[in-house]
Amino acid sequence: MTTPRHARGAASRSRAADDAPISDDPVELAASARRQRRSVGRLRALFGHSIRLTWSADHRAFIVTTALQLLGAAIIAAQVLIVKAVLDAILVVGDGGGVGPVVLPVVLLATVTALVAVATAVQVNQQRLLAELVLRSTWQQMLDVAGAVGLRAFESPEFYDRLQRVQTNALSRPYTLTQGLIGMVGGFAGCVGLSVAIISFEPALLPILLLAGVPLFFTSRRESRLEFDFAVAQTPALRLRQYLGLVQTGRDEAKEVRAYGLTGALRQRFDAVYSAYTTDLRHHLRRRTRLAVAGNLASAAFLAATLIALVWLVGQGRVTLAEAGAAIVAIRLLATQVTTLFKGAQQIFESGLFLDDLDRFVALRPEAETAEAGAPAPSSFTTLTADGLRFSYPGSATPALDDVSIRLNAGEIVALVGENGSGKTTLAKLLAALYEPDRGSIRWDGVDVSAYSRPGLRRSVAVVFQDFVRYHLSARENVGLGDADRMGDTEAIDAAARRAGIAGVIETLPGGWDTYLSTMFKGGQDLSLGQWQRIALARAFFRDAPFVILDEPSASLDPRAEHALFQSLRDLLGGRTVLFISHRFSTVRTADRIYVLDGGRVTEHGSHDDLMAHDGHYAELFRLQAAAYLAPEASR
Ligand SMILES: Nc1ncnc2c1ncn2[C@@H]1O[C@H](COP(=O)(O)OP(=O)(O)OP(=O)(O)O)[C@@H](O)[C@H]1O
Repeated sequence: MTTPRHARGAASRSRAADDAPISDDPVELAASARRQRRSVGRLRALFGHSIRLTWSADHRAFIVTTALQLLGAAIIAAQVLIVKAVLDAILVVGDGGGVGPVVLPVVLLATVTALVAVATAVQVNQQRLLAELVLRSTWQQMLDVAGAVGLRAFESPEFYDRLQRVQTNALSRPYTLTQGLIGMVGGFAGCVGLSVAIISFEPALLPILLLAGVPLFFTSRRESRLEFDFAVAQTPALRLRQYLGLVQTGRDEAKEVRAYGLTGALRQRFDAVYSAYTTDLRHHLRRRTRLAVAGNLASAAFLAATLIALVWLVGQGRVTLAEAGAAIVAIRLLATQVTTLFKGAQQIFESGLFLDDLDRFVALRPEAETAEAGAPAPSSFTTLTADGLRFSYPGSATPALDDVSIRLNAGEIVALVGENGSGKTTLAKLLAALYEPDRGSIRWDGVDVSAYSRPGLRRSVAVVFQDFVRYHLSARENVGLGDADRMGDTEAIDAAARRAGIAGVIETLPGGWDTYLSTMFKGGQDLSLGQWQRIALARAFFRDAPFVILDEPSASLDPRAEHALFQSLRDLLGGRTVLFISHRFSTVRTADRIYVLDGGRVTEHGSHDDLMAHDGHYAELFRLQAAAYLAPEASR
């Protein structure tokens, strides 16, 4: 799914800096960002990008906010002209004229001042709403991708780093971005309006005034680059810190953390990682402060020069006193507008990483969907075969599966056995269409499943994983999620729960089927591990799939429940094909056929009797376990 490194290198040399290729590597990412940062084109691209993102979040809110911003800018410019009119009138009064001419400009000034206050109040709330809508749209896009990418992406640290950055930034960046965008629009419009007002007094004032923005432009650009590099460099440490925080506050971890007395050790680790971060942050903020101070001082110096020039122009008689007074107001307002404009640009620059990350992340969706596309998958099969499967996890030198071939006939119960790490779960994941093999093929009735849509194929498989999910949702949802489209079929949900032997427990819960299976929620109740396992089985039973994979389905069941499950597996699953993984040979022997995996390869297969007669690895493991159940004298 990611571009090979050599291809990325070649592409980067052939493209302009602004459309440099996508990299997953934080160091490359920082370097390419540095290249991109230097161009004004980058700001233009980011500005366009921000508008698209905000526009797509909500057209109406975007239009209203922008219109309010433009209106605010027009009012500010009008304010300056009215101030001049007021001053002109006051000077007339000073010269002995009546107060009559002052009334209208003063009323106008009071009106526009009130309008500014009203527009600001409406705009603050509107901006907050817009930011929230951008935030929501960002989360929707992010969740769309996280749900669409294949399982392999979750094995990749690069994917995780990016997901983490998008997720972390998604909490704050939409606000910064919206503020930046609106700030830029308002700041720019304000600058234009005030410039027109200033030019109407004396055109020579404008260039000097605009020079005041130059230092701010350079320092804010440098500041945003520093911010970006800092964010990229801190991502891995941030992930570790968040993880360490979660381990210390997680409900699942709480018992082991206490039993092993890990609070101190984990806390120390957390503090060390946090201290390193705060040290880096202090250093980073010192650099930013130095830059900001330098930029503002230089800008203040230019402003002072403008005021001196104004005094000189009054002395020369080129500017009247009223114009000078209004120009001072305009200069003060313009300084604010320039700062808003540059602050907005800086906020957009700082959101550049987030926009880039979001873009690349969202771009994974069509790729993921193309990868998952294909012909409609069949809803059943007569034979399922795997031939010469080879599979390696990303970053792993040794394959988890190598040249694995198995066969399942419809209605059969087939067992996979083997020592820890021999590849059983990996094979199950390949058969469940969660991974694609690096080599070899999986065929349903002779047709390679790579031709089928993978989500479609997954709909024909029901899996109970070894580490199944305990959803902190209602009992009904916990079972119903086995086939979310049929969540309303309460009868079928109840029947699945009965088959898994958990319906009785659910009926005794305080809220019955509506009880949350979690103490995180009011009235919720947790279950025992074995009861949870039955819930996971019920979920698989509820899914109307012809192929069922059970990875250690009875690991937490009591002996009676385990016995009952395997004795009645054929009835429970009504002729569906079952592949189950188990370390308990008492259950394995009930299977029609057994495959033995060792070091990622199938070393033996056949029925229990065949394998015992063969007297190989299976027979050795079987006898080892059986001996543990026999009295010492009997096993002697
Ligand atoms: N997500 C992963 N990333 C990298 N390597 C993995 C991953 N999952 C499993 N492996 C490796 O692949 C090999 C096969 O693992 P697998 O989980 O398939 O074994 P298993 O037979 O199911 O083991 P167990 O009986 O302990 O459940 C092991 O060497 C394991 O370390």
